Amino acid sequence: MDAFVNWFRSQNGFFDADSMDLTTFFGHGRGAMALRDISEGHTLFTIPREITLSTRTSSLPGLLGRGAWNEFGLGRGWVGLILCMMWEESQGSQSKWSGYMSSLPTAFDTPMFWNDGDLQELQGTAVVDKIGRDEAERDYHEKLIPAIKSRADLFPAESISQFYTLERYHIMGSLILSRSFHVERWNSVGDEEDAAHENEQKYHANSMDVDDEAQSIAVDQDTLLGGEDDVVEDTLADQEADEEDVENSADVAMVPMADLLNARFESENAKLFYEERDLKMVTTRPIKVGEQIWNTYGDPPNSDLLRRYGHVDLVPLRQPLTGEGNPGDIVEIRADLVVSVASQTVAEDLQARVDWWLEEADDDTFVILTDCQLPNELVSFVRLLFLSQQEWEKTRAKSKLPKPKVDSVVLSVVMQVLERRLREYPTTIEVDEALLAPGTVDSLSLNKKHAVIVRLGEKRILCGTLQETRKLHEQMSPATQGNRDKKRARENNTESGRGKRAKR
Ligand SMILES: C[S@@+](CC[C@H](N)C(=O)[O-])C[C@H]1O[C@@H](n2cnc3c(N)ncnc32)[C@H](O)[C@@H]1O
Repeated sequence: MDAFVNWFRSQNGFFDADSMDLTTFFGHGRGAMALRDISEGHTLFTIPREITLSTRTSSLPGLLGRGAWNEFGLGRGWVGLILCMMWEESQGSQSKWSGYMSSLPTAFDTPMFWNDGDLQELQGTAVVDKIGRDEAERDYHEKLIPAIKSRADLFPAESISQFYTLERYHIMGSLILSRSFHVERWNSVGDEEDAAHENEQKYHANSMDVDDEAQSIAVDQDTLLGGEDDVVEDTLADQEADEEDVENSADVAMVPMADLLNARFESENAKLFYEERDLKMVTTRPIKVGEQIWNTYGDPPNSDLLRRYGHVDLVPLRQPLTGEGNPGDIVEIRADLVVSVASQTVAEDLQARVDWWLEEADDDTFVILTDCQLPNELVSFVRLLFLSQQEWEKTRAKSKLPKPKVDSVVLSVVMQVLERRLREYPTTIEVDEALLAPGTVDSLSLNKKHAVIVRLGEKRILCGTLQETRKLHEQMSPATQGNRDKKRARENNTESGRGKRAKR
C-alpha cells in the first residue's frame, strides 16, 4: 500500500494521512479507516484529473490514430479502455500509471470466474443471464485482436502472450466493472456555477455495461488535458454517444485512490466531487475515529453486487420482511412467464396484445422490491391479457394501458405467476435458511454462500408478495365479500342505531 501512496503523491495527488489510513478489513479487502473524528465536508484526498485512466488520458488512442480506433470499433463499449489498460501495463515503468496498475487486484469473486457447479447455485436469480461472458469474448476476438494484429510496432508479437491474453482481458474488464467511475467532460469554466449543484458523483445501475454505468462525476478532460491524443478519442466517442444516445465510453474512467473505498447499503459517508482540475473525496457525514470510510455503489440488489463486485450486503431487513439481507434486493418477473400462466385460461391469441404492450410500455420484465408490493405495470399487463376482444380493441385504439386495478382474476393469475417463479430456483426457502444457519454456513464455500444469499433474498420477496397477494385475494373472494357485506350491513344498522341514540 505504501508503494501505491508514494506513486499517488508523486503524481501530485493529495492524501490526508492524519485523517485516514488505508488498511485491510476482514471480508472487505482493502479500504479506508478514519484515524480521528472527521467532520462533514472534509477533503480526504484529491486526485488530479490527468491521473484518471480512460481512453481520453491514455496515449494509446492517439498512437493508433482516429481512423483505426474507429475502424476497429474501439470507441464503443469498454473494449477501448481495456486495450488502453493492457497497453499501459505493457509499458511497465514507462507508463504514468505503473504504480497504480501494479496495485490493482488480479483475482475476483464474481460469477464471471465461477465454475459450472457454482453457477448452478444461482439458477433462477437475476445474475445468470447478465454475466455476459460470451459478449465480452466476442469483443476480444472481433475488435481487440484485429486491432493489435494491425500494428506490430505498437504490439510486438512477444508482448501478446503476456499482456493481451483473453485472461488479462477478463481481468481488466472486471477491474472496470468493480472500480470505474463515470467521469464526464468538463463543460468549460463558465459552466462551473450552473454545474455546482450537480457536481457530485452520480451512480448508475451498472458501471461496467455500457448502457448502465456506475459512479459518476462530471469532468472536462479537454480543459485539463487538451493534447492531440485526447482530441482524437474524445471526438470519436462523443460522436458515437450523440448518434446512439448511449453512454459515452470515453467517460468511463479508472480513478486511483477513489477506487479503494468500500461500500455498504446506506452507509455512505464520503463521496467524490469534481472541480476544474481535480476530483475530491469529501466526507458527507461526520465519521468517528476507527470507523470505515464508505463510498456508495448506489445500493444495488445483491444480484448486482455479486455480479459486479463479488460481494453481497447483509443488514437488517425492513417490514414486511424480517431477518438479514439487502433491503435494495429485487426480483424480476419475465413477461413471458405471465403470458404462459394467462394462456392456460385465456382462449384468445395473446401475441398481438404482447407486441402492443412491448411497443407501448417497453417493459418485458416486472420488478418487485422488498416492500413486496405488486408493481402497477404487472397488474396493468395482466389486465391487458384478460380484456375481452371488444375491450382490447378499444384499448388499442385509445393507445392507453389498462388501469393497474386489482381484482380477484388478476390476483389469482399473479399468485400462479409467483408460485411458478419460485419453482425456478433449485431449492426452497427453508433449505436456503438451513444452509445459512449458524454452524452450517461456515462449511459453505464463499461462492456457494453468496449464491444462497442472493437466491434467498429474491425468494423472500416472492414469498412476501405471495402472502400479501393471498390476503388480498381472500378479501376479494365472493365468499369473503358476501360475509363482509353482511358484516358491513350489520355495522351500518348498529351505526344508524347509534346515531339515533346519539340524537336522542
Ligand atoms: C472499489 S473496490 C474497493 C477496494 C477493494 N476492497 C480493494 O481491496 O481494492 C470494490 C471491491 O471491494 C470489495 N468490497 C467493497 N465493499 C464491500 C463490502 N461491503 N463487503 C465486502 N467486500 C466489499 C469487493 O471486492 C469489491 O469488488
